[in-house]
Amino acid sequence: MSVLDIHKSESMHNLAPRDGELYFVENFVSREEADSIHARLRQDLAWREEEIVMFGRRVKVPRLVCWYGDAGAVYRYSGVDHEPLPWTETLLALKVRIESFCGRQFNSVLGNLYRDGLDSMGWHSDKEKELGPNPFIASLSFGAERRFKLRHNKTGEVLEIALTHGSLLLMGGRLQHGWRHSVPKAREPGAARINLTFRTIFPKSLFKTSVFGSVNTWARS
Ligand SMILES: O=C(O)CCC(=O)C(=O)O
Ligand SMILES: [Fe+2]
Repeated sequence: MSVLDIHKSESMHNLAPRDGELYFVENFVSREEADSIHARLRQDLAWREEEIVMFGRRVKVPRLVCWYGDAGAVYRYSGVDHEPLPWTETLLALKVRIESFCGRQFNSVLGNLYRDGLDSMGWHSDKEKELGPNPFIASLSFGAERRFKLRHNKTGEVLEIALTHGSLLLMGGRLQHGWRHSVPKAREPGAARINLTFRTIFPKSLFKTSVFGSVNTWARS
């Protein structure tokens, strides 16, 4: 049985050939609405630069980030607990809409703003303990189309999906265990892109690692 509820699973095709579930809904949000949501998210969200320590050096993460959610959906990063910012009206409306589509619930969202084609996300999987044993993640994209790549940990198979304006990608089951994913730099500088990954964070009392903990990334250059 699919990670999605039954009536959806009949019409949606799992794109992962093994180890997990991957669904893509191209026009989850219509183009016109996606234009206005993109502008609002860009303007309203508290986008910030983040630094990580890599090989003993502080480097800027090559994108801007923000973290929103229910109070208590805390992630631990650089030895500090980070409380999410409270839901904005736009984020909450998107959360509810995705929840009713998938029949799953989320308590937080990680925002990534790729300012241009030089911004990227390195190979990683989202399998931190706070996300539970088989994380279910809904990823909504706005703005410039970017390539999303997945690579199987054992077979090396590579999948590539064009994440278009207004599209929704769902990752579930064992996907985070079997595969890594990345958003490589674009071939052309291009325009900005916003990605929202809706997640469920389980109580911090049970877990100690970070939601960003395994995100292997490279510096902006
Ligand atoms: O920008 C994307 O599409 C991917 C984001 C992602 O993998 C993440 O936030 O963990
Ligand atoms: Fe990810």
